[in-house]
Amino acid sequence: MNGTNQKSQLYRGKNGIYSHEVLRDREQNSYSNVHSKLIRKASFKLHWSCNGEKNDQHKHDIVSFDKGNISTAERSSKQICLKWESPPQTVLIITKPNSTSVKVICAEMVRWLREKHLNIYVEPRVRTELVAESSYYNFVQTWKIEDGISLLHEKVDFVVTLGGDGTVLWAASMFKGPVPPIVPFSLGSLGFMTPFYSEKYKECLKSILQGPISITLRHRLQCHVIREAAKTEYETEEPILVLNEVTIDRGISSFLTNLECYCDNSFVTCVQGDGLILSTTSGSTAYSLAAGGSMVHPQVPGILFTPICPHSLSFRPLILPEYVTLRIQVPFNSRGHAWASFDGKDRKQLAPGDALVISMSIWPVPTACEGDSTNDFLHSIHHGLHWNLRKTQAFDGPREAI
Ligand SMILES: NC(=O)c1ccc[n+]([C@@H]2O[C@H](COP(=O)([O-])OP(=O)(O)OC[C@H]3O[C@@H](n4cnc5c(N)ncnc54)[C@H](O)[C@@H]3O)[C@@H](O)[C@H]2O)c1
Ligand SMILES: Nc1ncnc2c1ncn2[C@@H]1O[C@H](COP(=O)(O)OP(=O)(O)OP(=O)(O)O)[C@@H](O)[C@H]1O
Repeated sequence: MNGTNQKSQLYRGKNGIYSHEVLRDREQNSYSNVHSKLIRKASFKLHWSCNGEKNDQHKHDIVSFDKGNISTAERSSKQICLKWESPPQTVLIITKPNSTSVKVICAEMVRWLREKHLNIYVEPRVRTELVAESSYYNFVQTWKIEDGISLLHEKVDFVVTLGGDGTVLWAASMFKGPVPPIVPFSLGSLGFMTPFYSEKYKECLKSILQGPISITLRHRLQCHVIREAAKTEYETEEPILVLNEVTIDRGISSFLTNLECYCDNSFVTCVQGDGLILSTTSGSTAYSLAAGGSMVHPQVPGILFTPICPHSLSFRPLILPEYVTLRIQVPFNSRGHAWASFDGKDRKQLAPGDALVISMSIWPVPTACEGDSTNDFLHSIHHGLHWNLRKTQAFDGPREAI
């Protein structure tokens, strides 16, 4: 063993990770060994803190610091592909209500999927409509009580949505835990999360049934309403999962909202204005965008913190990392109540002393891509929002002197 190796063995940590490494100065190395000088890199170790406890093993798969060099492993946000190991057998179709074109496509799709020998589930309302049209649809399955929904993820291989973004949000909200892959067909006007054309449903579904499917894994936020009146935290209400955002606003009150915001144990700020949006990156192109937030690729794991009409000249929106827990508190001295809404629905009043605790859910919503995740996102902002659409400058005009 040469001298350098012996030295580096000495500095090797107990678990085989170098706590620091000995480097040889290159210039001096070219002279004699006698003149060579050892330069020692400062020793360090990295820790990951989980719920306040230090944990060396946590996330070693993502960041490594072998030999004193910090490097990151392959990122989780790479394009994800779903490959069926056995053919999918059961599909749930969720449809936007009160639309004739949706009803027509739904009935056609049910017939087509039946020919492919798939089991088909629809919502109770849709089954009633189908059976009223023809007794042929008697084979279509549904559920009778809310409890039936909670077991759906165990039966359903994939979900088809026929509608707009609101229908995708509706489908996602039916699953309080794991969500089967969603194949969203566009039958709305904007369709940010609905890349598939309903006119081409046969080709699309053929390739979905065959796989592999490119997937966008859309993160959701888990929201707990904590009532001042409740004796213990989490005592009263079930957590609510949102795919777009949770909004806390002043509702019908004419007073400014006054919301104290904490991130983990740090005070963030006090929101005085119309309210605050806490958005996923999928929701970054919805209400948060309208309130001045950035557009963020849906695979980026983060939480957008976007004020609504803040009465301040310097309140710019923030994007926080996915691992934080946020607490939005209505202070006891607040002049009015605040209102929370979840993906634009289920408004809940928050009285002074009540709080909302928000963190990233472990149950994302996998949605099938038409191309891939990035391609679909760029297509949506170009075609849905006409992002950066500008006439190209004419060729004729002033030129640089030759
Ligand atoms: N000022 C605003 O822009 C504003 C106000 C209230 C609610 N909203 C959004 O509406 C959503 C509820 O949607 P809905 O369809 O049930 O209600 P809705 O029928 O009122 O439609 C709201 C609009 O937002 C679009 N939208 C929804 N999610 C989107 C997303 N992730 N990216 C881009 N656009 C999206 C829809 O296509 C639709 O055009 C809420 O989650 C909220 O984000 C927006
Ligand atoms: N299966 C469902 N049951 C009840 N309500 C639903 C269902 N699917 C969608 N909705 C509601 O219907 C409304 C309209 O749906 P959606 O947003 O999909 O259609 P749209 O308004 O035509 O589309 P877009 O907003 O993208 O133009 C939304 O508020 C949504 O929550």
